[in-house]
Amino acid sequence: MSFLHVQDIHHTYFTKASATTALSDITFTVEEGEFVSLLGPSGCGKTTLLSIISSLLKPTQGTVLLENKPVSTAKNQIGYMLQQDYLFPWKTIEENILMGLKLSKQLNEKNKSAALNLLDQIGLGGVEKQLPKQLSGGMRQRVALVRTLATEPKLLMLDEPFSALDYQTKLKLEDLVSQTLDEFGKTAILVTHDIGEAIAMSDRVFLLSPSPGRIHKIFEMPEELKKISPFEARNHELYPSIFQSIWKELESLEPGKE
Ligand SMILES: Nc1ncnc2c1ncn2[C@@H]1O[C@H](COP(=O)(O)OP(=O)(O)OP(=O)(O)O)[C@@H](O)[C@H]1O
Repeated sequence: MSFLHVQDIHHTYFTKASATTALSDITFTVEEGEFVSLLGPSGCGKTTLLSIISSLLKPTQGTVLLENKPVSTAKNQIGYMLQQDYLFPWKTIEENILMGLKLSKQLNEKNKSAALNLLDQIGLGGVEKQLPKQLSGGMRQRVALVRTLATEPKLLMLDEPFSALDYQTKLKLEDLVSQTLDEFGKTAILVTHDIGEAIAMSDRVFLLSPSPGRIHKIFEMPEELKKISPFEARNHELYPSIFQSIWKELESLEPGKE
């Protein structure tokens, strides 16, 4: 049995005026330690799918199993990194990274020191007593990563976590997140609009087609790219041709092109 099993998901949003089928026929599995990206045109249902996988939204039809159990029973095993860092502005960095542990009543000396060690490891040792406003956007996203990993989630949902950052910071953070998730053997699902980011960070890229969202194609990344950092992957000789084939498929999904 796979680590994550998404089975026959359909989802329709009902409003008083209309019904919008956002997703149809979505079935796939993800193995433990795998990094998967969801890519596709705006409105194809990426966020809806992420919300269903994390059990924030109940699908109209279908099931999501995490380690063979309904994901609704495993909500506290899912961590998030979002476009905004959502750090509490009045709390220090240390209080912010320990917040999840504190709220779930899991805070102890061991996981506190592990969280502070990780902060140090990713180059932020010494900022513990500072407030988020004293840090740059990239530093705050690194703090958000530590806060997410502190609760030791089994599955990480990354919803465009780099899209608000400047290009250089984004590339550096992609490397850091990738290296940290590898080190901890974490499974992750990334929503992104950036084809390059999807190629560079993922083991597999799922391309979704719109109206309703379906899995149009799955691109398995070559072993050569999986073994290296996202930055190195962007400079690898195989990268341009993979980019071209995903780009071509994306173009074919535009309205009027079949
Ligand atoms: N709460 C809602 N009520 C009604 N329709 C919704 C709701 N949320 C999303 N939709 C519709 O469902 C479809 C999928 O939306 P979703 O936000 O999941 O797509 P997306 O791929 O994440 O989009 P983007 O790339 O623009 O963020 C769209 O047609 C959207 O208008």
